Amino acid sequence: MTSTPDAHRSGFACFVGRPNAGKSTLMNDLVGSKVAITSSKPQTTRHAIRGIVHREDAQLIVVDTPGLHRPRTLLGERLNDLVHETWSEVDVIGFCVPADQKVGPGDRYIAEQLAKVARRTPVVGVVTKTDLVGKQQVAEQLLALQELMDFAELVPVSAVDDYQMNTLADLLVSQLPEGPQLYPDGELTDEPEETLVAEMIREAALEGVRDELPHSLAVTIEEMVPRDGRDDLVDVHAVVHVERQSQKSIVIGRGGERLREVGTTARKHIQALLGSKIYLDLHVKVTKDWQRDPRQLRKLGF
Ligand SMILES: Nc1nc2c(ncn2[C@@H]2O[C@H](COP(=O)(O)OP(=O)(O)OP(=O)(O)O)[C@@H](O)[C@H]2O)c(=O)[nH]1
Repeated sequence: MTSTPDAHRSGFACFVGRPNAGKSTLMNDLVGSKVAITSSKPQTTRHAIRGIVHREDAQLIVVDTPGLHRPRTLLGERLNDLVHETWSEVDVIGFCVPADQKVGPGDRYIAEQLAKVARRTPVVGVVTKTDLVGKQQVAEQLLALQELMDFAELVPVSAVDDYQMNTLADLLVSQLPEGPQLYPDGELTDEPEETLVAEMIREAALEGVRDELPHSLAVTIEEMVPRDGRDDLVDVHAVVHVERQSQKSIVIGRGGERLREVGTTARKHIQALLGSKIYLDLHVKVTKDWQRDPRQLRKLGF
């Protein structure tokens, strides 16, 4: 098939990289809306949340995969399955390595997995967070990246400085097949609202909590319905699941103060997402070993 220079392109992209590489931030920046969750803690992104970049010449659907890691629990295995599934379905993969950290075993592990699972998917090497280092170090990082695997393209970017974000979008788009728009204009995500709402609560609950809580926290939406007789108010009933009583106390805080803050923060974000006022009812529940129990995992959406 011959390719017309001005043809419309459409397809899927995802970002891979070790935890904290800046994948979620990149995706948010590309799609211009907060649909994935960023946090200063590693491995907070659990769902394959899609954002859509609409352009005159292309539609790029970005799938955000969880950080790949060597599985230690059932949850870890499920997450990795999800990652591999995503890799073989997309048209292009962005492999993120932060500029301020040496290329290491974590990156090599991902490169090996990519070579195994997605040999035919083009990979764009992305050096992220270039604002944190000097030019020389960016150049060295690009060279180090080149040693990792065969990249279709290499590009340094900074989401914080908005440096080369358009170039990155161009490079990803150039790898897409010709095709029509797949989603209507203005639609930023096809993730169910409830999943996004749950993620926003999870993000708020994680904020400022030290130690290993990220893996011990899940959120379910029990009910999300418009208030009777009102078209401007939605009632949201949600449960924050933790694994131990001690974690429950951390999330709730002294006199319930922390949970109130979590509620306030989450409510603000959810209202922005849904475009209506919400009443948020939050409960914290100890769901023992939810990470290891297949039934609980299913219930919590994994
Ligand atoms: N200075 C700087 N920091 C960044 C940039 N992009 C992301 N960060 C920070 O790096 C941290 C991790 O970013 P995320 O986008 O959550 O990283 P991730 O790769 O999605 O992480 P996981 O979900 O754990 O896999 C956050 O604290 C971001 O604010 C950047 O361009 N410059």
